[in-house]
Amino acid sequence: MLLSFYLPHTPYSGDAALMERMAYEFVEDQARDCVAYCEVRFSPQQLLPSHNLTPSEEETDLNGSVNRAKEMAVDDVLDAVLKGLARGEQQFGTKARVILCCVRQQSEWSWDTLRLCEEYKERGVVGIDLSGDEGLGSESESFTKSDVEFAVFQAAKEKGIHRTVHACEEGPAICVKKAVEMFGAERIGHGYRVLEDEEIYKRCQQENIHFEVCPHSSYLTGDVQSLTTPSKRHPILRFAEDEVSFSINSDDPTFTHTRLSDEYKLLRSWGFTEAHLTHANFQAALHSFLPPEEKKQLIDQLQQAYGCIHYSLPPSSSSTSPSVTRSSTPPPKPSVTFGTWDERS
Ligand SMILES: O=c1[nH]cnc2c1ncn2[C@@H]1O[C@H](CO)[C@@H](O)[C@H]1O
Repeated sequence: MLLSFYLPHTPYSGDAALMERMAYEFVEDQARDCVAYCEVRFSPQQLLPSHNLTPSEEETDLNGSVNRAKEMAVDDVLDAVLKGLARGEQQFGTKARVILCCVRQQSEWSWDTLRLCEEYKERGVVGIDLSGDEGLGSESESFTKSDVEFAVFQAAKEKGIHRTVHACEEGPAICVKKAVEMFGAERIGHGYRVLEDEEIYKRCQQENIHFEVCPHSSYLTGDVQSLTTPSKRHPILRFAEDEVSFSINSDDPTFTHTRLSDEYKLLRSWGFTEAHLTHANFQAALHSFLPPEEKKQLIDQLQQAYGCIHYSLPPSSSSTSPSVTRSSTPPPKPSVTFGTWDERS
């Protein structure tokens, strides 16, 4: 239900009409896949033509040639995407909101990304993300304290902007600890390697941290073991067994070539039941970055669609706290103990 999709880059840079259409058709695709609500994430700066100019194009520009595309501002990118998503929602009924990505290797964009989150809140920007290569320095706890992103995420928290951080996709478990403790992450993008540190994993469970799992993507990037490695289990199986809060996402569909239904198919082949998928969808909704009233509507919509399940938000649910409770009638409990990748695939 909740998808952390990424808008693809370069081919659209500089062309507002194409970006609008791409966003619109993205919603159409989600509606066809019966998605009720999705959160789209991307870095608007990466869609700027200046970010995507080839050296020869830059030269042309320096020589004084008119490059209309280069005149586009980051606000124009966001405006085009938001218009397309809104038109798609109106046409197809799938609600789409935006998370804006800071990119670890592009710190110079991060403050402006925060500005956009604030300024476009009313038009559907619901959160901020930290993406990019976890790489260098991820082992050291002091490293990120000097990062621009650290200050940006502190400010985001103070301003009540929802926060998610890519961590433990490839980096060690300490990355999740840093994401939660230092960056105030409410959700973790991927998070697979958190399982390497039981203490950190337990903390995440206690603090009701939500994991945005992207099954196909994790396999394609090689960040989890290949399907043919004996005795290896995808972390999502452990998350499911432990009833950790997680959602099922497709990551970048231009890269994975998957829709949500393809992700479901893969998970079913590993032993996921309808109860597991349902559970994940309710968790996705409960941890969505929608304002409380809209979140309640989404949960009501899911309850209607699924029939008999009763989830409720805690009475004190605030825009910055993702904590959740379930009402006295819980959903069917997933009760499968999963096997290895090999047994299931
Ligand atoms: O799974 C991921 N892990 C880390 N970074 C990612 C992932 N998917 C996309 N991006 C990065 O997020 C930015 C905005 O889309 C891009 O820089 C992209 O490379």
